[in-house]
Amino acid sequence: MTKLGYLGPEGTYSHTMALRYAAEHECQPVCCYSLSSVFQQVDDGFLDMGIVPVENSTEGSVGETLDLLLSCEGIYVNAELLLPVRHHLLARPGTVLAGIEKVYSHPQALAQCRKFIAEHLPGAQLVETASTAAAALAVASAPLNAAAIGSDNAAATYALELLSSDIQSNNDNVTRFLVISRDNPVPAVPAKTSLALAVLDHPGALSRILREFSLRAINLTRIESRPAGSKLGDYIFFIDLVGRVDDPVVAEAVEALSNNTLWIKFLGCYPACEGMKSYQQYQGSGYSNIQQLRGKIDLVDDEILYLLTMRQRLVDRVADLKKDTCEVIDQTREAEIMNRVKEQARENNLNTDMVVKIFRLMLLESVRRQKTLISASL
Ligand SMILES: C=C(O[C@@H]1C=C(C(=O)O)C=C[C@H]1O)C(=O)O
Repeated sequence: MTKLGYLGPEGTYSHTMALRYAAEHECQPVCCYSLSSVFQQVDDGFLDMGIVPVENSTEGSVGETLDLLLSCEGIYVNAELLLPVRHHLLARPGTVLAGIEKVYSHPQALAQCRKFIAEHLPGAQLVETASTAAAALAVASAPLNAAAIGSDNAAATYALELLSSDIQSNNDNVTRFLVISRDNPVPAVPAKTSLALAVLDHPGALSRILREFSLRAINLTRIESRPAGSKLGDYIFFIDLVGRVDDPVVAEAVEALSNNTLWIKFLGCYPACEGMKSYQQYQGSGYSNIQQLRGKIDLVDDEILYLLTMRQRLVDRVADLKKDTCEVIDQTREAEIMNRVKEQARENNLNTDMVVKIFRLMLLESVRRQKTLISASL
């Protein structure tokens, strides 16, 4: 039978997720004692798959999972799963709320139940444990003044009672899990693709990367930075996008990223989970019909207009600096600009006459605008 590793001990939310997944996919959950052990055992072939938490809607990313996805070669994301997090106050039968002096749990669970603790257990000592299951295990053999915060699965595993149910501050609290394995069959649409990349260290590099996606109407569902682990200020970006890796538009965007990246790592292509917002918005991309193409032309036009606005703002600031001299036209600078754009037009196979006309018009307008601004300020 297919073996599915999860972060134990039994009774963790990862265990709950693994049980749900196993029930639908006929596989056997296997308890592992660290996230790196889940990855290692999948890599070694001892496990066929692993189920690992990657982010929580309240607390953010699980950095260790991201680091392992990056460092393990040949392991890919094959599915994403969402688990609504329901925290309960667990205690041995006979415990009463008023008698609780210690509350055990994982730091994230303690943080997610801050309001309940402040209201109902203000004097209790908070004891951090490695997992919510470890907290339940500790409470199972503790005196009747202790309680744990964890799942109903942990309560069942360690014969504890639910003293209070649904004690999380935020009822929309959801954890996203990834299923990892050694192969990555491209799924049927709708799908998502995950990448990690290192951005080149020059101004505008990240914005150019994001532009490659926006120009092609590719929806990014997540972008997350992690320290590269080398020097302070070096970051790796994790990007999830809506689209299949073999979609020509996605492939073209990824190809275009190489001008602004040191390296790109493909982390997996997997079915988009139905609970994710982006799923409903996925229209399919492509260049195959006139509507799709015109939609993309509209996006490029928006970008041109945005850039014209940015240019005009800069020209206005130059006008400010020219107030004293009143010399608006700078022929040398204009010649430099024209030479540069003519060269780039040639490199990009654009009609140089057209580019020259557009830029002449722009420079003419800059000068007119600057003159108006300067005379208005006098
Ligand atoms: C903006 C300036 O003023 C004028 C307008 C220019 C432009 O639009 O790029 C360039 C040179 C000047 O003739 C400038 O001096 O830089």
